[in-house]
Amino acid sequence: MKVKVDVELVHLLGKSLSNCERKAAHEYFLALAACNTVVPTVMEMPSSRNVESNAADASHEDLRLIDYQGESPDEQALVTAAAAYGYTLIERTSGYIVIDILGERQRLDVLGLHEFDSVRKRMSVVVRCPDNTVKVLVKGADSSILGIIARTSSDSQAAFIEGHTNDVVRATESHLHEYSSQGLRTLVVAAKNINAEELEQWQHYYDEASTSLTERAGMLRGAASLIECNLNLLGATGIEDKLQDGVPDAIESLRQAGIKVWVLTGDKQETAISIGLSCKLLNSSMQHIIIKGTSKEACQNLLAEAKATYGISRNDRQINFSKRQKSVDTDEGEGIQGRRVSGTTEMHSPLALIIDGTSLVYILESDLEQELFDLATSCKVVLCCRVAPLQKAGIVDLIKSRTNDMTLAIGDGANDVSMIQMADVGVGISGQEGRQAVMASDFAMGQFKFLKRLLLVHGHWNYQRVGYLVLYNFYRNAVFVLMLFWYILYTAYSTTSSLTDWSSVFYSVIYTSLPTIVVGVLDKDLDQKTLLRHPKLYGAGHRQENYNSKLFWLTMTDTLWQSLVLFYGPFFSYKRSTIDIWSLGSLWTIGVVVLVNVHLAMDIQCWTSFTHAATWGSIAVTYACLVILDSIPALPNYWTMFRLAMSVSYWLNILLITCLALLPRFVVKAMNQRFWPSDIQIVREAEILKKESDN
Ligand SMILES: Nc1ncnc2c1ncn2[C@@H]1O[C@H](COP(=O)(O)OP(=O)(O)OP(=O)(O)O)[C@@H](O)[C@H]1O
Ligand SMILES: [Mg+2]
Repeated sequence: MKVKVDVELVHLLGKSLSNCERKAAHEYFLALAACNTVVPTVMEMPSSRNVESNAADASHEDLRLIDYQGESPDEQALVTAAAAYGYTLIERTSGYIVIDILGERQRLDVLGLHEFDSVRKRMSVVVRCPDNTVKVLVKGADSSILGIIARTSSDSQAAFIEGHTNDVVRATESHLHEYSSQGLRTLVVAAKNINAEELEQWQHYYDEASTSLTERAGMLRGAASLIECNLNLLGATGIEDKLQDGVPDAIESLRQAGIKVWVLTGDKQETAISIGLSCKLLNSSMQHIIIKGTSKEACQNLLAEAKATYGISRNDRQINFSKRQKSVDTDEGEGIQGRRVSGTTEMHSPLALIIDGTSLVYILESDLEQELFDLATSCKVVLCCRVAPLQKAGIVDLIKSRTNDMTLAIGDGANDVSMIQMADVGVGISGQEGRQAVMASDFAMGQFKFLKRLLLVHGHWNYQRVGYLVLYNFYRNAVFVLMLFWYILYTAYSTTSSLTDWSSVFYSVIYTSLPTIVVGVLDKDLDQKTLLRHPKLYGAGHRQENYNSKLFWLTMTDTLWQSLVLFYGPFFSYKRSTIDIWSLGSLWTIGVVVLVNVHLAMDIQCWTSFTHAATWGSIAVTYACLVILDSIPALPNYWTMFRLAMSVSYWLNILLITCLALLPRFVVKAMNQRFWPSDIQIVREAEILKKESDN
């Protein structure tokens, strides 16, 4: 990482420490270098000069590189920046920090560290400097720090700050606004000296809190609030949070696929909006509804106002809001939505709801949840900023409890864990922010853009496979059982079986299981390129095209028909003959195995050598098993198979059963594809035509 330093600031750092501005700059960089949890690791390097890395030249004699390891990439960036200005963090233990300050090594004793937490939104460290002064260095979110700045400084030495505090705060605020509007993640840095009395008081609380076995977090927070007050504002930082590549494209595809994308972030509103714009989540044609209230009433009014302005009515519980959305997103391609307002269709640009964490506290804790839900589900985009980790989970829960929709949460940081756990599907991105998100997730990936493939390709394939397999497995077992059932009607309900015990057991274990598994793993209706090119195809899942009650009952009716053909085919053909029961049973066994496998073959969409081997192999294996079983003299159907194979009617029967049983299915399938093709079938046809024309 190369840091471009500001010449003016470097010049200032060259002045003597008696200068007030210089002193503030000193404390600022001291805070950047010390107030963090970054651990420097010194790497001995071969003595080749000019080695570039995210490190600094640490030692005077030999060249050593320092690699900064930390949980948060922001902190790494800040420490590296401080190093570029001559404040190099060299060593950190729990007791002290060594910082190389403009060539002079200083050891600061760490008296206490208040870690970052999402309630305080800041962290602080208490250090004793070599000159025996004790300082508390704080950094954190602007909203949390600007409230604890000393408006009139008590520090008599800091005359400069005293006179200008308000000006400095105002200037900093405008800088912060400027930074965050550019999409930078901002932090504010502040510090103060603490006197012996304050130190003693704090130390007493801090020691007690650190050793407490119960309520430790709360007590530590109490200790922190004792010294994190009346601070001197030192400055602000802005860090670029680069979007990973492919994010805008992935978001756009997900949206086309009918997935609603909500952003929940801990960042400032301006930063969040700017990032929203850069990842194409928001665009300038959208109308922004901003909910930022500081009391319950204010939030209630803002929500009611927004609902009235855009004519949003109550959204009933327990409905699919994606379904409802379908009627709203009439013209998504052009970004125009028609919304029905009391009989008249009012046209306005798509809505984006931007809501901040403070408002969410009031809303989620009160009866305003429903209002938020109505508003949020009518908006194309929802962006929640400054939300705490638990609020993220609360928002996911809001949707989960009020709709039948599936929720997916994706995040990379520890603050996303609760949301990932709350959602139906949790995805963790393994990045620079540690592994907590990945550990809590169902799926882990390296980059956000892979989400597109996960959903549009694997999600689609799996849905189609599972949907089909559920139906097929019902069919496969029912057709066998029904066939045995019809037989019982003709044996005076005696429950005797015409099949050997071996056949009954082998039917689902050996004869028909492998093709089911192979198809369940390998079948693909469409090529992945096609699926990625047409995200709308993902909608098949939303519309429950592959598994629904209509399909289930159709399959069951078909199963009934097939079982009847299966039983009565051989029954009528051998009615007048003197055939024995084991021969008929053997015919039924092979009949049902051939039938279910050809049935499956009819529905396979992607033939591979494995599917060929599994389906046709199953029939071959069945024959092999029958031959083996029928050559054992001890078994009742000894030699049956060999006698049967001699007769033409046996082979004709198998052919007849298969053709007749599958005829209705074939006709319905052909008619459907000809006259009412689904999106998937149309694209499939196009895919096949394209392949043919390419060859
Ligand atoms: N280590 C830290 N020290 C001081 N302040 C921090 C630290 N980490 C985060 N903050 C501040 O607290 C705010 C909330 O942090 P949080 O981790 O909840 O969300 P985030 O990292 O900003 O966003 P996201 O939800 O996208 O990860 C941040 O915006 C930042 O201002
Ligand atoms: Mg974060």
